[in-house]
Amino acid sequence: MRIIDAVLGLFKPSVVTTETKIKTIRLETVDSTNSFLRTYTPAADEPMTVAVAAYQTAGRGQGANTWESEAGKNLLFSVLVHPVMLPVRSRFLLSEAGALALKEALADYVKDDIRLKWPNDIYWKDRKLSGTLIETKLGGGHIKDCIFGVGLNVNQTVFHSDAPNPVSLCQILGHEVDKDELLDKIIRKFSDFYHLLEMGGYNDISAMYHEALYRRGGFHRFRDADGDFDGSIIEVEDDGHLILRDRNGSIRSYQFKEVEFIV
Ligand SMILES: Nc1ncnc2c1ncn2[C@@H]1O[C@H](COP(=O)(O)OP(=O)(O)OP(=O)(O)O)[C@@H](O)[C@H]1O
Ligand SMILES: O=C(O)CCCC[C@@H]1SC[C@@H]2NC(=O)N[C@@H]21
Repeated sequence: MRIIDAVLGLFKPSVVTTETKIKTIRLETVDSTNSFLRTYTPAADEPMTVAVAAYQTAGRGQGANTWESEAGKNLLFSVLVHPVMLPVRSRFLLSEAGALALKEALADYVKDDIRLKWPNDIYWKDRKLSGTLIETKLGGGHIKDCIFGVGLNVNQTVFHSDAPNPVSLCQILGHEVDKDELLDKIIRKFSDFYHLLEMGGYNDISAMYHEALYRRGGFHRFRDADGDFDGSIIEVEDDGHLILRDRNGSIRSYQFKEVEFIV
């Protein structure tokens, strides 16, 4: 039994909604699936919208990064949800839930070595299998919209950008993978974890995320604005801060992009 099934089973069956109405929009070519959903207006009874593209002309990564993906080879998709129930200060839980959904779906393909690299990359060993770009829109003190955009390397076997350590499922497994089947599994897991979030399972999600963290336990090399240092991960706070302890015992707290893992 998967962890998410066990955790959902702890909640009363009456509050576990099994089916979410999910609209899927399939696009051949688009600038970016995240940008597409930013201007999309969902129907009133559409809690979750998925936009998936075969090719992006301007796929966006974290910050100024771009995302490399050969046409038709990989999964490029974004999920739009409206998590008004989640306190704004805890919004990183969405990121954790999405990363866990990816990890659980990938477990059907790769048995070991899939970890979640803070904040939300998926790593296989020391290589990057997937990157996520999350964009949220606040309104009236709530998270009105959250776009969870995923680039997952599936069947690409040669990478041409300056990406330092890409890897695809095909490279790991030695054979191609059916992208539609994989997307279906991911969206189902995403929906499960989203329900857990709706039910207030914050501690469970946080615990599962910490358990799955890349470089969890022990000292590892990091780099911040002051240089390289050895650090040990203490925790990731619900607002997304990464808390490290250095060899002197000092606690260091970082927002996205303020610290880098030396891989
Ligand atoms: N298909 C791909 N697979 C893996 N990495 C890719 C791919 N396409 C682009 N990259 C790029 O690889 C680079 C490294 O990714 P990473 O997220 O580690 O960024 P970073 O800004 O160097 O550091 P950080 O770890 O702090 O986020 C980024 O520029 C990322 O956009
Ligand atoms: O830099 C990263 O690691 C994040 C990469 C996110 C790429 C995905 S591809 C689908 C979605 N649309 C985009 O433009 N970006 C995300």
